[in-house]
Amino acid sequence: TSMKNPNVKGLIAAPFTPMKENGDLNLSVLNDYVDLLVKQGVYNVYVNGTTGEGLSINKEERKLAAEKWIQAGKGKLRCIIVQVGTCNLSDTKDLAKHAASAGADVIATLPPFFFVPKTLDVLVDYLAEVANQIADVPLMYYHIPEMTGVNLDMEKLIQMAEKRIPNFGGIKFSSEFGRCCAKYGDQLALCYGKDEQVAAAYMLGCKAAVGSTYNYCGILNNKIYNACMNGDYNAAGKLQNKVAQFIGVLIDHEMAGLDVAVNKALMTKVTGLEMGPARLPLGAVSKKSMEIIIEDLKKIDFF
Ligand SMILES: CC(=O)N[C@@H]([C@@H](O)[C@H](O)[C@H](O)CO)[C@@H](O)CC(=O)C(=O)O
Repeated sequence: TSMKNPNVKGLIAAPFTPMKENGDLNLSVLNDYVDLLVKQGVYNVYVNGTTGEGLSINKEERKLAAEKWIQAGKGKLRCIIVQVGTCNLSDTKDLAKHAASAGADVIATLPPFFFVPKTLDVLVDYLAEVANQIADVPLMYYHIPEMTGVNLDMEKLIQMAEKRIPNFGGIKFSSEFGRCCAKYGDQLALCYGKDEQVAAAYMLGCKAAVGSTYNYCGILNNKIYNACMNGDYNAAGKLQNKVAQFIGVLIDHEMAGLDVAVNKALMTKVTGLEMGPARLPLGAVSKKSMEIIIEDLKKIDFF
């Protein structure tokens, strides 16, 4: 194949970007953050994605966060993926070049999401330009239609990328998955991105998953991963239901989806590592709502 499989396996945490109370980045905690992931058996990260508020921090901050993750992860983490998507090709190329030269193992990008690519042809044109900037570092596509509104066929994207992007490395999915896994599971990193149903993806042949809850529930999620790799889907299903139940509690308190501010507050509560608030428009969670969430989590024995 002409593609470039980064061979990433297991859990990939989508790390939060730690912030001070005033909203400035607080990257001094990243050494401790890396140790905390390693203790849970989580050896890979997906920096500046949705959970990392990559689109809410500015370009300089994104570069700093990427550099610090790469420094802090040296010799401890296995695969550092840096997400560089923006709404304009020039910023995305600049971020991609920066992350690759800083030592990222994989570059991932969202499609532009204001003027969106309407066809696979233009999406592949766009990705080819980004891939061109990073020599032989694998480029991964960040497929998350619920956020971007870009919902093109991923199996066809791979077919086209195979011809035009020699360093195409895979896809991070938050949508249709089975056809891609069946056909390309051995050749690319096809990373699943819905923590509440990831066991089903492992059953389809998925070998790696990106998730926000792997930051603080790595041990439980590694049990699910290992059970699936050993074919023990019964046990995996039971553990998966636990994860789905706790994510359900978090989502019940939000209008739509799992809010990063709530997720950051829970990370702080569970691990003791201070994540701070989220950037506006998410902002901080009130003490009151956090108390209610924690009460509800106690009822299901989360802690
Ligand atoms: C939309 C979203 O934030 N999805 C999360 C999930 O981990 C998600 O928080 C979890 O499945 C709960 O719904 C990850 O896929 C995030 C992710 O890949 C990223 O932060 O870039």
